[in-house]
Amino acid sequence: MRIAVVSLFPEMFSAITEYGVSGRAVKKGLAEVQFWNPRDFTQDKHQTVDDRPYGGGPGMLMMVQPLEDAILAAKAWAGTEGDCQVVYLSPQGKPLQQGLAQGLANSGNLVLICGRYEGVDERLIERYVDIEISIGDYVISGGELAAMVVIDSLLRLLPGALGHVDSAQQDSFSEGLLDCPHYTRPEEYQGQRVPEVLLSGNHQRIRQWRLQQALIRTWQRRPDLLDKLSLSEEQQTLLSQYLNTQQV
Ligand SMILES: CN1CCN(c2ccccc2CNc2ccc(C(N)=O)cn2)CC1
Repeated sequence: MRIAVVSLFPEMFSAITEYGVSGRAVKKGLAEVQFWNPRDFTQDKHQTVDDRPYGGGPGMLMMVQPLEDAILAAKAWAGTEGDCQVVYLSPQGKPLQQGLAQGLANSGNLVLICGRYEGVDERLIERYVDIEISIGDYVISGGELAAMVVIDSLLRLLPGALGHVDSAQQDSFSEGLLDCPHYTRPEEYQGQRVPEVLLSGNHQRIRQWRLQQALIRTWQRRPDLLDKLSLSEEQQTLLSQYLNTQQV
C-alpha cells in the first residue's frame, strides 16, 4: 500500500514512521509512506506557500500553485499501481470511525493532504479530494496530526502489522464495543487483587468475562454506541445478567 502525504512539515511524521506498531509496519514494507512538500514546488525566491484570502478576513490560505503541483506529484506516485483515493483532513470532514479506517486500509493507495493556515482553496478540494475526513469536533493547527491518526489507525489493520493475527480483530472497537479492563503483575497491588477469573486459566470463562466487561463499560460510558449494535445472543445474555443485578 502506498501512502503519499502532502505537507509543509513532513518531519512531523517520524512520530508514526519511526515508532511502535506503525513504525514496524512501515519498516516491514506493509506500506510505503512518501512526502511531498509544497515548499519544494514554489517558483519564487522566498518560497512562498501561503496566500491572502479573497474577501479579506484574518489569516491566510495555502497558495494554490505550489500545493496543486505537490498534489499532482503525489498522485503520480500513489496512482502508479492502480487507483488512489485523495483524502483531505479538516474539521468539515466525515468523522473517522473504526469502520472508515478499515475501509481505507482496504481501499488501495492514498494521498493525504494536510492543510495549514486557514485551509485550502475550495476549488482544489472540488477538483482533487475524494473524501474529507475529520478526527473529531475540534480544531488543531494543521492537518498533519489528523493525517497521522488516520495513517496509524489503518496501518495496524494491514495483514501482518500486529504480531498475534487476531489481536486487531479482538480490538473491542472493531466489534463496536469499548475495551475491557486489563491487568498485569503484581497479583495484588495496594491491596487490590486481580479479578480471580483472569487467574483461573479457564479461557472460555475469561473470554466471557472480558466480553461482559466490555458490554458493561459500553452501557455505562457510551450507551450511544450500544444503540447502534445488534448484540449477539451471548452478548445479550451477558449484558442482561449484569443489568439484572443493578437496580435499573
Ligand atoms: C485555525 N485553523 C487551523 C487550520 N484549520 C484547518 C482548516 C482546513 C483544513 C485543515 C485545517 C487544519 N486543522 C485541522 C485539521 C483537521 C481537524 C480535524 N478535526 O480532523 C482539525 N483541525 C482551520 C482552523
